[in-house]
This record gives sequence, C-alpha cells and structure tokens, in this order.
Amino acid sequence: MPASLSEVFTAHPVHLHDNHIDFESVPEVPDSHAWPPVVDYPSEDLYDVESVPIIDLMDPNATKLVGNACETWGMFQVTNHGIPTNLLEDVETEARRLFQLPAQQKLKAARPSNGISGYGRARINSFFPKLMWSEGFTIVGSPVEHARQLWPHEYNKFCDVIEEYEKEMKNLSSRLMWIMLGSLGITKEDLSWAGLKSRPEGACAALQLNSYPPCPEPNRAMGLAAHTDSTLLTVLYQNSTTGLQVLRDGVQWVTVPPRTGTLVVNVGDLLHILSNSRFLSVLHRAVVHHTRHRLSLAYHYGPPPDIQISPLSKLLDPKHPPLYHPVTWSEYLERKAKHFNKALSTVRLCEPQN
Ligand SMILES: C=C1C[C@]23C[C@@]1(O)CC[C@H]2[C@@]12CCC[C@@](C)(C(=O)O1)[C@H]2[C@@H]3C(=O)O
Ligand SMILES: O=C(O)CCC(=O)C(=O)O
Ligand SMILES: [Fe+2]
Repeated sequence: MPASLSEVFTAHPVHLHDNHIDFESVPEVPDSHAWPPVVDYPSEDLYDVESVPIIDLMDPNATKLVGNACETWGMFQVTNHGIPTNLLEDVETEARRLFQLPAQQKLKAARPSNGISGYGRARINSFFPKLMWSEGFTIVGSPVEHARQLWPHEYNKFCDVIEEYEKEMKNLSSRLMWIMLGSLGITKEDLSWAGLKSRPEGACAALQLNSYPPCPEPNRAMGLAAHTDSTLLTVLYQNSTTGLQVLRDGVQWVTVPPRTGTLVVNVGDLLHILSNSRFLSVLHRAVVHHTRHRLSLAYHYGPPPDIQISPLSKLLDPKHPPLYHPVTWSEYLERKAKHFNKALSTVRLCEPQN
C-alpha cells in the first residue's frame, strides 16, 4: 500500500504529454481537441436559476448555512475567509507567470507518467477520446524541485508565494472541515485521526494550478470534463473569467460566477463517505471562454493518506446503516485512477434507497 500521496500513481501511469499545441495561435479547435456536443444536462442560461450559496464565515449562522449548502449543493462560496487579498493576487500572478513560459520550458517540469506532481494535462484526460483545452501544474508539498527546473535562477518568489498559500489553505481547509462536520454534530473527539499528535503533518493536500487559454470555438472544446474530487474538500480560487459549472440536483449545469475575494468550496468524495451520504460530492466541470484566459487554483485537501475513512458512527443507527466500506485516501485515489467517476460506487455497500 502506498505510504504517501506521491506513490499512489506509480501503479497507474498515464501518458499524456504528446501532441502539444500552442493554444494561443490556433485559428480553430484542432480535431485532437474537438469534443462532440456534450448532450448531458442543459446549462442554466435556459432558465432563471438560483446560484451557489455565498456564506460569510463571520455570520453567527455560518455553521447552519454551510451544512445546508453541503446537503443541497455540495458546494458554496465563502467570504471573510481570512486569506489576505494580496496573497490571492500574488499566487495568481505566479501561476500566470508559470503558464506563460514556453512549452519546452514547462515540459522540463513535466509530471512523470507515474507521478503526482509537475506540469501536464489533467490526468482524467486518459478517460476521454479528445484532449481538454487546459494545462495544469500539480504541487504536493514543496514546489522547489520543479520550480528550479522552470526558472533555474529565479525560483524563490514562486516558492515563497506557493508555500505561504499552502500554509494558509491548510489552515482554512481544516477550519472549513470542522464547520462542515460541526453542522452534523460531529466534534473533534468523533474523528480519531484528526488530532493525531504523532503526525504533526496530519492532513495531506495537493495544490492544482489550472490554466484555460482563450478558445476560438468554446462550444467545441472542454476545459476540464465533469468530475467529482476525491478529497475531503476542495477550496478553489478562480480569476475573473467565468468557467466553473456545478451540476445542480443532477439535472442542470449552473455557472459559479467569480466574485472578487470569494473562494469556492466543494465537498469531495471522502467527506461524502464520512457523512454517510448526507453531504453531496457534486459533479463540476470547467468550460472555456472565447477571448479570455481563465486561471484557477484548486487546493485538494484530504486526510493522512493511510487512514481508514468510513461513515462516522455518530451518524449511524438502524435506520441509517453505513453506506460505504472503509477506504484510505491512497486506495481511493487508485480507484479513481482506474474507474474515474465510478470510483465511489466501487466502495458503496448497498444501493441508494430511491
Ligand atoms: C490529490 C489529487 C486529487 C486529484 C489528483 C491529485 O493527485 C491532484 C489533482 C486532483 C485532480 C484535479 C482535477 C480532477 C481530478 C479528478 C484529477 O484528475 O486531478 C482531481 C484528482 C482527484 O480528486 O481525484
Ligand atoms: O477550474 C475550475 O474551476 C475547476 C478545477 C477543478 O475542478 C479541479 O482542479 O479539481
Ligand atoms: Fe474538481
């Protein structure tokens, strides 16, 4: 069994580095990136819809509002989250600087086919016949090794900003997790691994930088295909270009409009399991824009990789039996690498009632 997140993908190599195109210079979407019209669910433009809840973390009712959003949307936006505005600006600038590098330079820090961190396409691309209109850079822990490959002489600024962002995101994610669980009546005593003193690092995370260049034919391309995250929760910063969509009630794509200073939070598959299905792990995707470049930074927050995650006993009774097998984050990421969006059903104990 893998001891760290980095080892998870050794058994599931994905080869995704061929066929690079210069997104900025092509006049039309090449066949390699041309998606047939996605006829799954309508987009909200057709209807007048409510949007993802915006929750002020300083609101005395925040816990209740967060719980409600997790049970109905599986996603919410937060204000008054405590992440300094200048840090958000700096991290956006550094991400932009990275993606602006020439392809050959970025490929020096390419994510190995059997590795977790580095530059490359979304690993979920291996499940689709067409390529996505995006590039990504995954960071687990220190970015130094890869940053040196990108900027041999001036990698310090990037590393300082990323490390500060990782530190702030880790604190915020932990705080959010306790608010989310608190809404279900769960306290620190109910989660044996959360207070493990012997493991000061405790939780584990991956920071995913995503770049979506402008696209000459946005309706024929896909930025990031519909997926759920394998995490406990994900905290997403998006720049001022729209693109993120969330599946509402399993029937309709709803855009999550960027709002300055606001962060998007979504429930991941592991929190869905812990909550015994009370919280929704929602499908979300990123579409692309005709003229505007979109950037997003997703902080994928999970438990220590080798800790068993299973429905919390406090939420179980004869009417609410456990719906999932215990699984570690490492094992779950392996399942995701093999089964993609069917990973959750591979750990399900019994079929949903309705
Ligand atoms: C820890 C991780 C979660 C993630 C895989 C990763 O190693 C880092 C990137 C994450 C991401 C982002 C895009 C969608 C996704 C399904 C993917 O392929 O890479 C998620 C992965 C996940 O949540 O399973
Ligand atoms: O770019 C976005 O808005 C979505 C990114 C995302 O879903 C992810 O990195 O998991
Ligand atoms: Fe995601």
